[in-house]
Amino acid sequence: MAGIDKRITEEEALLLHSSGRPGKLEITPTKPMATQRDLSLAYSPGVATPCLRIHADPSTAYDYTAKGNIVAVISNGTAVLGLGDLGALASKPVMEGKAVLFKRFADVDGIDLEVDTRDVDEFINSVRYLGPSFGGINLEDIKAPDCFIIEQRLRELMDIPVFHDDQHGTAIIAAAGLFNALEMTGRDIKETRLVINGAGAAAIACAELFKSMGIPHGNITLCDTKGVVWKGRSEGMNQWKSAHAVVTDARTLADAVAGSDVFVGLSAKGAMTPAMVKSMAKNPIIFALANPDPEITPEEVRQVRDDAIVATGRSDYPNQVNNVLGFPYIFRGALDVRASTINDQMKIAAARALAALAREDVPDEVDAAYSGRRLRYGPEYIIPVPFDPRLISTIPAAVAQAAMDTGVARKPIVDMDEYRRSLRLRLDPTADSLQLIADKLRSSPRRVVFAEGEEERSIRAAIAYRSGGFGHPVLIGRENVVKEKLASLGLSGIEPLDIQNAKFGAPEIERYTDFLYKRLQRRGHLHRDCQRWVNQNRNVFAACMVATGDADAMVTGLTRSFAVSFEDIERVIDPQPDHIVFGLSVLATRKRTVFISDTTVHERPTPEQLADIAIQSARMARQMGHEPRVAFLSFSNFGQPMRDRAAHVRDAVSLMDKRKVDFEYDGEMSADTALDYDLMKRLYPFARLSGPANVLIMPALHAANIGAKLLHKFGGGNLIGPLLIGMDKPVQVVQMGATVNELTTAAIMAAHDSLAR
Ligand SMILES: NC(=O)C1=CN([C@@H]2O[C@H](COP(=O)(O)OP(=O)(O)OC[C@H]3O[C@@H](n4cnc5c(N)ncnc54)[C@H](OP(=O)(O)O)[C@@H]3O)[C@@H](O)[C@H]2O)C=CC1
Ligand SMILES: CC(=O)C(=O)O
Ligand SMILES: [Mg+2]
Repeated sequence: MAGIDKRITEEEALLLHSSGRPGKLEITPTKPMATQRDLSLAYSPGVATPCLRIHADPSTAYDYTAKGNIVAVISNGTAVLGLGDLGALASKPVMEGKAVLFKRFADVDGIDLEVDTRDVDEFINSVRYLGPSFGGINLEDIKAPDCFIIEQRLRELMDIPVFHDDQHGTAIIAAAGLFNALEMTGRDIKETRLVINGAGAAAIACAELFKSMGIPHGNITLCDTKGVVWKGRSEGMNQWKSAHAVVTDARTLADAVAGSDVFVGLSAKGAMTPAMVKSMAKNPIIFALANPDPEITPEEVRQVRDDAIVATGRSDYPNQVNNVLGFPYIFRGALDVRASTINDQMKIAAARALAALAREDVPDEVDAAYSGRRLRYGPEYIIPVPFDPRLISTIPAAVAQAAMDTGVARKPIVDMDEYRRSLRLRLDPTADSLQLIADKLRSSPRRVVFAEGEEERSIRAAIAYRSGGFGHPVLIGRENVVKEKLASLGLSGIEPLDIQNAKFGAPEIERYTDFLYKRLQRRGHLHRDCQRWVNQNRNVFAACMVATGDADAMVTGLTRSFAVSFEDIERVIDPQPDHIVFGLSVLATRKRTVFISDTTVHERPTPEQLADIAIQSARMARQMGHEPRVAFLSFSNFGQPMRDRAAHVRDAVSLMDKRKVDFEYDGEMSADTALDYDLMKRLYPFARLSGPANVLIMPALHAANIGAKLLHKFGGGNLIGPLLIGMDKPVQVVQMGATVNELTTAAIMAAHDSLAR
């Protein structure tokens, strides 16, 4: 089976849990707690005011406390994964894990609570009085049938969403995977025969959701430790099993599975045998979801059949059907509309949104998180993977919308597009910077040439560009090669532009050659040199398209170094008159965005060049929605210590004084002064910036390059660029290792540049 990761060892797992601060979780404050004043505001006496406000109006607890973003993960440890009743304490690693997943995937603050009782009433009473503390309750790993009673009673008693993850989280993800697997194998949901092994929390909830999706009651057979749950059976039954009992002669799992289309395991390790797999219908669908070890491994299935679609609950096999894809996002959506409950419509909306997302092209950042395995809708990719960054904007929005449609949202969302943007921003700090640009571009789409059109990354970026509504992408490359790649990627709808193809033709080549010859004839180049470049060099061809107005912008750089690509482009396009060409890196973190230049071109810019770079960087910052505050950086602050190289930067600031610009700038100053506004005001009260600098003009290329990379590596966040600034036509050159996402961003930036001219 493709792409299976190296298995982890028990030692590795123990080391992870014990290393550093033991466990996986810590709590950090969100407000400054550095001075006496901070303490007065956040604690006594300041804290009294919000207390009194909440007393007067309980709904303001969502405004003055963290309640609205905290979900308690609560268990008594009676069904820890598929390991059975390990008790409350031993369930803590799983509950801490769920809390971490809440934070990592949906920016929900999860807190684990292990309740040491097996008594249903005691458990309910322990939880019901905790309601004021949390925005929601995620019940976890509580055995059936207790979990049904507990969830039902708590839902009645509490005014916040109560959701048993093993039931509904699992059912939602299994339903999403099942939608797609049925579609892939051409099955009609009404005709599908399905066996669920297990008749506990997860199994009963799956049976219920599958039936509400359209699988007839009689087509689902449940099995448990006593065999088939048949109508009339009395041993080991309860009311929840009885509701799903069917009339059948089958008595064992083997009987039930023979000839069936789908097996869903929510029971225990090894419950399914290869012989049973053999007995299933053609193209069987096998979800072996017991954790940590499935009912049957994908390898065991492969040994007896090669036509099966197999999923497990584990991260180290393809098709991970696991509730991690659900609970973080479902609660995110529910919390954001202050839903009073999580109802069936919200669950079905989540399942449908997940299924639909799996059918879309996968960004290659996601592939990279999975050892470079190429994830593409098909038998080994029926459901999105947990590290897909699109989940955060897709699933909560679908859940929130369903909550609003069904009247359980106490704080409906007014602007859904804005909500999606805010969701993206929770995990991707660049979303904000790019949103403004993306919106402008969508209302005025542009034609962008991807010079390296035969590259898979270019093809996928072109598709992403088009489907983002940014305009028409042009892929330069041999027609048959591009078409074959499009087909192998399961994509279509873009006609490649084949330079050599007679259909495309002589007139353009002639026109571009004439254009280039006019430019270069007095720079020592012959007509035939120009013809060869246009015919054979895709960067030159693409640049000619842009230069002559046949396209609005171009991107390149995947296959050649910056210097080589840039040399090609310079043959065709000059710097903008009175402009300097340089590289601008944009680093966006959750707290701030900074623009750093020049990160690519000038090794030691002169004071004049530094001033030019500052002016153009500030303009770019403004275009991206940031009011520029420019700092000219050095190792010294306003003349101390005074050395030659610092004087060089001071000269740039003096030049700026003469240029009468319409933005704030100052310097020379050190990086800490520039970024720490309190420090700047305390030590240099005369400094002219009205806040921390957000445009950093570096004294030299090595400082710029090193600084940008250090900030990125230590500070986290996302790096856009370096963007090529100052060419007479919109061009972007990405770095050779650029991802599809980076190339798409470069295309968007280039296209936006053409709007701004
Ligand atoms: N992939 C995922 O996202 C998830 C996977 N799971 C997995 O599903 C399994 C069940 O969890 P959960 O529903 O919470 O637990 P429960 O304790 O509520 O239910 C367990 C059920 O499995 C049945 N069972 C146990 N062993 C066997 C066996 N050998 N053959 C047939 N039936 C068996 C039990 O039968 P009986 O009623 O006779 O005791 C019971 O009905 C676990 O392995 C868990 O890891 C759960 C949630 C999410
Ligand atoms: C994934 C999960 O919640 C379980 O196996 O119990
Ligand atoms: Mg669980």
